[in-house]
Amino acid sequence: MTPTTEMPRRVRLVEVGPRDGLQNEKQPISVADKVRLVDDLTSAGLHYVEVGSFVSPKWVPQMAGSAEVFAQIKQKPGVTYAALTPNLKGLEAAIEAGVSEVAVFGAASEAFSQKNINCSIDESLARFAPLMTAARENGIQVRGYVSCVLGCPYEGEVDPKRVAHVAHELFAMGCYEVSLGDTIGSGTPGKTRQLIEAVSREVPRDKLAGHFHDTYGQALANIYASLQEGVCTFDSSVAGLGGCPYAKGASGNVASEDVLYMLNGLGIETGIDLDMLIAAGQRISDVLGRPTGSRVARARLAAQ
Ligand SMILES: CC(C)(COP(=O)([O-])OP(=O)([O-])OC[C@H]1O[C@@H](n2cnc3c(N)ncnc32)[C@H](O)[C@@H]1OP(=O)([O-])[O-])[C@@H](O)C(=O)NCCC(=O)NCCSC(=O)C[C@@](C)(O)CC(=O)[O-]
Repeated sequence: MTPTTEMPRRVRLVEVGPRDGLQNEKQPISVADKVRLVDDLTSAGLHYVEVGSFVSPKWVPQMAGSAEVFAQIKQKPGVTYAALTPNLKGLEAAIEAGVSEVAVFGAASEAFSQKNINCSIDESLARFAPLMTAARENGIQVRGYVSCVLGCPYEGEVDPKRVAHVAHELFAMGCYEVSLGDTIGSGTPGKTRQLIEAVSREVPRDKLAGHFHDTYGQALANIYASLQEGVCTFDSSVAGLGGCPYAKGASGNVASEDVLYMLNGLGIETGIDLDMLIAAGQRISDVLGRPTGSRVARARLAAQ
């Protein structure tokens, strides 16, 4: 396989720590700690932060306080403060809370779709349609997620053509970008490249993002492979926080600090301050009472 494009000069990092990172935490995390995390991340130079979700509190109790978090963060100009919204009810609550944009989340696996949002893939797409219309009427951009792009916790292997189909549907209904979620972190660089080749037949590469969990330790390698394929937006989570409530054993997203360190090493610009990002990760790790999941942060802190 030969690289299709040159390495990008600039990469956009989508920080999902406050949402994907914290949604699975069993211990209560105060609104103040969530607000502090978001503000720390934007102070470090992140321009896109997924702050929370407007989903059923019965399904994901940790995200129940998302409106309060939005009310208390210091919204800076030029920063996108986003939230997940599975349906029209979620969109209405998100708009009320003052989001900059929202994300809908579908899956390439039927079983995961049922477990995560209680409906089939087709039903989920039908549910997103009125949300897309309402978002457009309110001038809100919508990002799309596809989960289980490189494997499903219930169905195993997932055909890249199925991913391409769902990504196409999301893009066609108006999502400005489609984030490809390796929910269980089982993907490898070769499969990642095959996936991007398949999906890019339906959605342009510059409208794709990579969302890699690090369960099998492949996330950075998969990001590097995606860069070789011309993808230049990646989701990551400070301190490697997270896991999906509907993917048992899935570890956190790739740590933002580790992605940034790699990008800095490649001479790729992001506009993010590594030391401040490490400090943000350390603070939330202290709140959670466990060591950071970022290897770069651990190395830097050990060297101090
Ligand atoms: C989609 C539903 C709501 C369907 O859940 P349902 O039970 O089928 O929905 P329903 O319409 O029958 O409503 C049931 C109850 O939920 C309420 N409800 C309905 N909608 C909302 C809403 N928006 N906000 C607040 N409440 C809501 C509704 O009002 C009702 O309340 P009740 O009458 O029982 O008191 C549910 O399955 C749900 O909330 N799922 C969320 C799951 C989730 O957040 N998962 C984690 C995020 S996805 C992820 O992490 C993967 C990703 C994106 O990171 C990428 C990757 O790594 O793969």
